[in-house]
Amino acid sequence: MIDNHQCVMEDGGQVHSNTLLEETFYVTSKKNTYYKVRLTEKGLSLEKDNNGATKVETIVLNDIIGCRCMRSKRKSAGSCVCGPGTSRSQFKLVESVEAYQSYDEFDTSAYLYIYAYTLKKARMKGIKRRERTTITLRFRSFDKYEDNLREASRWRLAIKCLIVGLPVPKSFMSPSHENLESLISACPGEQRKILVLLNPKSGPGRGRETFQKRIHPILSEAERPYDVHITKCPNYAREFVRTRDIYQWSGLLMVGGDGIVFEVVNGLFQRPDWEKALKELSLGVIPCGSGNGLAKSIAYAKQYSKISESKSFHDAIDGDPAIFDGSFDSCDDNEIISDNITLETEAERRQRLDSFYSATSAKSTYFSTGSISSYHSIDDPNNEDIDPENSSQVMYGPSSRLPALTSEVSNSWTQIEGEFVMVHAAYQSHLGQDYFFAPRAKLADGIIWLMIIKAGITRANLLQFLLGLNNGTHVTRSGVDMIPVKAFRIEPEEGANGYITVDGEKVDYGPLQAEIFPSLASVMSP
Ligand SMILES: Nc1ncnc2c1ncn2[C@@H]1O[C@H](COP(=O)(O)OP(=O)(O)OP(=O)(O)O)[C@@H](O)[C@H]1O
Repeated sequence: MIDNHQCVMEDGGQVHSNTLLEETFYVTSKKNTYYKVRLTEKGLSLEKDNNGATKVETIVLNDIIGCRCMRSKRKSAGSCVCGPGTSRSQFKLVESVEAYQSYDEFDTSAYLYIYAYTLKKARMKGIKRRERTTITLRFRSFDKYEDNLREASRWRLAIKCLIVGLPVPKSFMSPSHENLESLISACPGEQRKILVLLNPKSGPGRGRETFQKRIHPILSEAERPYDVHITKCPNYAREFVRTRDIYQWSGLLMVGGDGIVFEVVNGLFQRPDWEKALKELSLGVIPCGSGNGLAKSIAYAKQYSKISESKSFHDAIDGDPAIFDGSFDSCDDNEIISDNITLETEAERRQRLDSFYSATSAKSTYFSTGSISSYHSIDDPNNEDIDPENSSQVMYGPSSRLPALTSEVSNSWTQIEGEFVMVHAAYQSHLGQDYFFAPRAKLADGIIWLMIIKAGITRANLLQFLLGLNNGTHVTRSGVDMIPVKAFRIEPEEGANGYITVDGEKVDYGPLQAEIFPSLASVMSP
């Protein structure tokens, strides 16, 4: 059954636009029930007619990621090939353009799978999530598979054109269009691959597995090819994006924690063409690290409940698809099939992010509490030319507006002198999934939050501070100050002892300054 909640637009409205394609599909298990399916420039409209009562469901174009033509698969040797009466659970499909050897010669239908991830308001207030919806249209009006495939391919071509923002070629849309080959080969799409940089050591070290099991299926539904490069050691990703012709890829997906994002952004800043690179290369992060503060901050800013792709994609992979009920065989007309799998994840959305990094040190970028782990290099013969040890330290990127570290700051700066237990700077709301560092931080607000704990704080308050880190109440503790700044400088007194870490990595104890560059890059995150 189609769950009507799965496809209704938030405003409950219909897709109002010129109809490009229209077809009627029948539900064989239900007498007097059929769907009028329309494709318009805005999306897909499914008008259900049940004994005269109509109901319209719509899937907006922005939620559709791809579609594929399939053919039913031959049963394995020994099993009975029964045409009529084949149960849905036995039903298998193969790609229409491949595996010609294994198709079911008794079923000449062409199946169009349309994949969509629709944003849903969850029952709990303020929480949104994406759900995977698959609409399957069965084309079976013709006796020959090729004719049915031609019909399915016209729909596929039109959907793919709309997804990539190209006009749908009118000549192809005519039912009398005969040339199947030209229809199939005309399907547009981004020719360039996506670059995937995967840190196998991030967090619990399950980046490869997560990518293969959860991300690959989605990229495959969207028919987006990709190149995966496994990082071999620290600074590998940084050196990779600094030295490669990155324009051969259409986007860059970082699979790991905040550290890999830090490396990539800094690697881009080390390119003379950094502005072009940031503009042209879409960046995305698949949170697989231990903290994943950036992804959590984006999710929080968009008021999503959680970022856990492991839970969400798990549901998609292991979920029990609720297939549209009905027999496949007793109807000679086209048929609509829908199976919906609930996916508790969010859209990939490009979010504008600030960036701040030390104006003086090529190593320093932002501050977070990432953990230090021990790492091993992984051999990849294709990337022998990457040498993080001998990387260039020349930093292009945006020009600093700060005075040199050796000069005095102007009088307009506020100076706080004294003994400090801790000074922590970050521009993200979260530094880990359960570390709500700066509750008032917003994406791209151009603010660094300085958390200052001066010496003299009581032990009780310090304990309360630590206990409140996961829900943000730490900022209300007496002795804890949260100061919004555009830039800061830390100057340890001569002879004083202390530690300075950047993203959890210890750096030299000495003067350090940083500033924020608002809205410098965009990144997508689930
Ligand atoms: N193959 C590798 N071996 C060792 N270290 C690596 C390798 N690839 C990348 N690194 C380093 O691992 C560091 C940490 O990675 P990352 O941030 O992805 O994971 P994490 O620390 O678990 O997550 P988070 O930063 O969100 O807490 C990166 O700064 C990077 O320099």
